[in-house]
Amino acid sequence: MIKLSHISFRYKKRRQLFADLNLTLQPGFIYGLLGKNGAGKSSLLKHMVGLLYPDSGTCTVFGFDTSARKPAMLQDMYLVPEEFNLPAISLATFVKANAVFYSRFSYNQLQAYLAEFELSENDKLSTLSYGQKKKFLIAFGLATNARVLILDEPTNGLDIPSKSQFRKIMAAALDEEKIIIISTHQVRDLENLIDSIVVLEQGNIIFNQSIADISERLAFEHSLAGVPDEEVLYAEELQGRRAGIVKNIAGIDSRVDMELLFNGIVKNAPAINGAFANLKYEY
Ligand SMILES: Nc1ncnc2c1ncn2[C@@H]1O[C@H](COP(=O)(O)OP(=O)(O)OP(=O)(O)O)[C@@H](O)[C@H]1O
Repeated sequence: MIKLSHISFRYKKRRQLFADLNLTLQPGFIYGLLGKNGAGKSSLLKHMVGLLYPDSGTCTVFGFDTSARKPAMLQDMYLVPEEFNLPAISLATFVKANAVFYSRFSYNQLQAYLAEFELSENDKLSTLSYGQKKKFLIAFGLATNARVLILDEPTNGLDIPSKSQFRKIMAAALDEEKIIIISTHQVRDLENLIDSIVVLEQGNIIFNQSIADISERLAFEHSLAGVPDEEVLYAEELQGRRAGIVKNIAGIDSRVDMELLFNGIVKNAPAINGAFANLKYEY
């Protein structure tokens, strides 16, 4: 379990980013962390891996205080950052130098992921494209078998076939011990992959619900023609039509439209959250 309790944090000479932030993430789930530019997603992820320390409050991962960065904790987490610098060495040399830090590292799995992403261990990291480097880090991260896998903008730079491979690989990699967190702007890339959505806005968690509850509570309509205004929680113009989010009164699970949902939350979180009013959640 990842538990952030009463986290407050500010970068030097900047205004407060997090103020009394609370969040609990459970094993067995893939979480989508969404938010506009500068909302605080990367900073939150860095707290989870001990690369930033809270000014007050605590962040624990499977009981370890992340700011202590104990080896026993670090071997059980892997972060694929949004930006990275990789040395001018072959994939094989990188693996040899880094796999030793992860007690459950699997070379067989790595080979399979590299084959899936059409990468060769003999390639030099410096000669790979940004997207290929990203795929290598995702493959390496998965092969660590760390219980906490955090991916910051993983689909950035991936072509369309690689994005669907990514979704397939991530879904297959999840087990009941793992917590996978994917932060992205490309909300459509998370469709049919994530179990839960957390939305950050100016350092505050403004939405935190499971996909199962969302599809039970909300319906995503591509035309709101004939829908009474009082039933509409959020509306926008889409290709000349009024599309939007309504309360799911019919009770039939609806397909979650991630883009509409994200837009609705950012524009009017209280209205969207109102549909979950009698559900109890621990943030
Ligand atoms: N090293 C830093 N020093 C000072 N301020 C920072 C630093 N890193 C981030 N910030 C500020 O903290 C806020 C949150 O940034 P963060 O990178 O966490 O957001 P984000 O949601 O990941 O953004 P993006 O989607 O654009 O990557 C922003 O206002 C940013 O300017």
